[in-house]
Amino acid sequence: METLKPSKSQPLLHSRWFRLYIILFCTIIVLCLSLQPEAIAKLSLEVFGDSFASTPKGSVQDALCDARTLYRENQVKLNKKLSKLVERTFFRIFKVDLSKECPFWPDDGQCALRDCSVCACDENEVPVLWRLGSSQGTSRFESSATCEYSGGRDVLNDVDRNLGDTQFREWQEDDKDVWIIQDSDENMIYVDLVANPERYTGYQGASATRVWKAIYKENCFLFEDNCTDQEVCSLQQHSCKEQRVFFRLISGIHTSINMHIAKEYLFKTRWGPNVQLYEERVGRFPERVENLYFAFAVILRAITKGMPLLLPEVYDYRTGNVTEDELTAQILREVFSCSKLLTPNCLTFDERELFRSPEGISVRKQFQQHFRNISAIMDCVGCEKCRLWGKLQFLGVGTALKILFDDHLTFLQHNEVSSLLNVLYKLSTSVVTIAYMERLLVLQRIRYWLLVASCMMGVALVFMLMFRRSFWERDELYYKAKSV
Ligand SMILES: Cc1cc2nc3c(=O)[nH]c(=O)nc-3n(C[C@H](O)[C@H](O)[C@H](O)COP(=O)(O)OP(=O)(O)OC[C@H]3O[C@@H](n4cnc5c(N)ncnc54)[C@H](O)[C@@H]3O)c2cc1C
Repeated sequence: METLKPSKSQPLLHSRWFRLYIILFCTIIVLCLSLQPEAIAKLSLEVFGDSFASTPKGSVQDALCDARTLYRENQVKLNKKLSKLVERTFFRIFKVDLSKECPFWPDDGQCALRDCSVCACDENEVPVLWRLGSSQGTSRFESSATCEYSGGRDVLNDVDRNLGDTQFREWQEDDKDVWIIQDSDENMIYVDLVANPERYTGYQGASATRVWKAIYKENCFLFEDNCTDQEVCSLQQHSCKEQRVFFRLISGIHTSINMHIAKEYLFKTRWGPNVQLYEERVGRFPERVENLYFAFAVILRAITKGMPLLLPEVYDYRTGNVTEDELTAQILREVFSCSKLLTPNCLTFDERELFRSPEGISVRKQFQQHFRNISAIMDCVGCEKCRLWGKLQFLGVGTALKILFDDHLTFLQHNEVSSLLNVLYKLSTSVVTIAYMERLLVLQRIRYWLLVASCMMGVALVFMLMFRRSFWERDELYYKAKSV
């Protein structure tokens, strides 16, 4: 019979290293189970908002400001104020025609989710002043539709009917400077933007690709001698500032749309951030992030320039509810004064640098024509909700261009003002969301490596236990030897 020699070494279970190993193993498992990347990322954004790992380095090309300043001012001040503003009735209820036929090809859009459809407002949800003011009440109301969002409905219904009439001038197609093709009143519906958030809808595939392709194709400019005498369509080859600006604006909006999809993605039954989608569509492309910052800088500049027209003392923001209207005016004042980005001496983009060359007039016309085409392409988006947000955002950018390049501008329509501030909020949110996603990415990687480490330690522990017999026997002999 085999006899084991009494051991003088310390038993395994009592060894300091083994105990440390077990403690470490348990800690890692607890960390893995309790780590909530989403909550921690949100918290870290609040606490360490000034971390710039995800902002482009240095200045934003073609803009006049650096990404750090844009990020900081936006994250700390602007975004929160804007989030309050877009919940006000004036900015929340948007009038749009979602039934127009695509003028370029037969509508082939197929959207996978119920979430593609838009919930139109009930008639009593629309401020009475707007109903009275809209071309003899020709706008359609879809009384059968029920909006999920109920917060604030009382405010909508609580209408002061004594404020008189309101006037929203119609956009004339034959206006000299038309940057965007507006919907006509006939089939327009009122939509509650808060009840129809921009998020993942499942719209993708051939239809979506075709629309984006068509949009980018509008990026082709015909230059005479200054740049090149050929049509320039290549996305990489933007020798002229005007063309770069055009491309960057579209790309910035495209990035923002993708950021909203990534931020609110549907995983089977749960909505949440999709970090992988963010990485694949935005995170791996620093130039797309920079274009987002660029579009943000342009819209900021347009609002600063158009401020004399947009101030609540000047523009008619009335909806018919005095309390609501006062609140809107107050939040607007806060938005306009909360950040140096919206002060006249902060030039985030200089529009005077565009269209200065001898062929400036021709390039300006092309710029305008291309943008009008893009607004028409929006009617080819085969998912109602994507169409709604596409229309709104390109109308916002079109309004910004109108403000920047029309020095005799005296009036803006309700939808133009609403889309301008809404697109600013969209871009501002996307800038914050990038920082959030970057943190989430780091935390998810940490969790992944913790998981790998715990698996490896678990395997090692199993090996140890497989040889437990010799361990136990060794320990037993140790105690025996000690007692003797
Ligand atoms: C106006 C519009 C609004 C939409 N709104 C929504 C929505 O609210 N919810 C939703 O789920 N889907 C929406 N979609 C669909 C969504 O944009 C994508 O098309 C879809 O998710 C498929 O994505 P994809 O990976 O094929 O690439 P896409 O985003 O379709 O991009 C097509 C190609 O463009 C290039 N590209 C991508 N991003 C950029 C960029 N920032 N700059 C330059 N080039 C770029 C890439 O080469 C890519 O292959 C919308 C589409 C359009 C046209």
